[in-house]
Amino acid sequence: MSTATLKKERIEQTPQTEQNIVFNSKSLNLWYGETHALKDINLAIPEKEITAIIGPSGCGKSTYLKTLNRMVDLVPSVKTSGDIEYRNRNILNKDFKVEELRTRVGMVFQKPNPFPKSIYENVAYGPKIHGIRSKKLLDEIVEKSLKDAYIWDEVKDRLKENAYGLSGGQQQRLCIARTLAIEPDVILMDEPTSALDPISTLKVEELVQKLKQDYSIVIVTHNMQQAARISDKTAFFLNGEVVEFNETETLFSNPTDQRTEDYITGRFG
Ligand SMILES: Nc1ncnc2c1ncn2[C@@H]1O[C@H](COP(=O)(O)OP(=O)(O)OP(=O)(O)O)[C@@H](O)[C@H]1O
Repeated sequence: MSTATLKKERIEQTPQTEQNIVFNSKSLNLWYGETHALKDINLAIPEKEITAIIGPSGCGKSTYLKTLNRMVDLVPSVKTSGDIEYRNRNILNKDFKVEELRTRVGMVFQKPNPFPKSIYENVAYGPKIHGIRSKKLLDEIVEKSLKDAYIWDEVKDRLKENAYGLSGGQQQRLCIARTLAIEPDVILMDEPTSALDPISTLKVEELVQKLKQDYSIVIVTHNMQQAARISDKTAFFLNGEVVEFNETETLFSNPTDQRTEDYITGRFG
């Protein structure tokens, strides 16, 4: 056997490098009082990809998202079991500092929720809380974040104006800029375009696709076309369970579970 053949064989036998996982949920269960909202969720969210969460109303999509940054802690009746590993550390462990998680995991909500402050202050707020005082550095962060969120050109001459004066679509991109300003590792998005018009929706979708070069993104959406257009992987939730999790293209073109097929073809939900 020639050296070239041996070398080729060795390359072919070399296992592909495993994809890095940011969040790994293992046997995750969540209850709101008596309501069992998440049931035995096993889901690995890959790094620097867009993972879409789809499913009918009340199936646990938002709950799952809010578990990833422990926002569900705010609901007194919540109980969980199982693990969620964030970069190999269990965030459900009581010793895990939630403040640390919040600096690594940003969130964008359904309704744009800028602070009642200037455009500049909305973006500078997070870095200031994290102790950045230098005006020059803050200026740089604000400019970079607004540029990365594709809104700089629209606001650069009105940074001192109140953010409430922006359109809904602009406010949502400002909220994304606010999230980017703290340089998160992961961005969670809960139906970020559902309150926006089609043009703003397209802008946010383009932005999300660009952001995956640098960030890992988990997006909850009711819009299946959106999931199909922008995500790499899709998880279909139903009644608190993950029915199917696969490459988006496969899930939409060749689902393995009848319930997924029924949902994506509009038979329910
Ligand atoms: N704060 C809460 N207290 C009690 N029950 C809750 C709470 N939040 C959600 N639930 C319940 O948990 C289940 C999952 O709700 P969740 O909001 O996660 O679903 P969803 O898939 O995001 O729905 P939608 O698409 O309508 O936003 C539902 O039965 C809901 O009623």
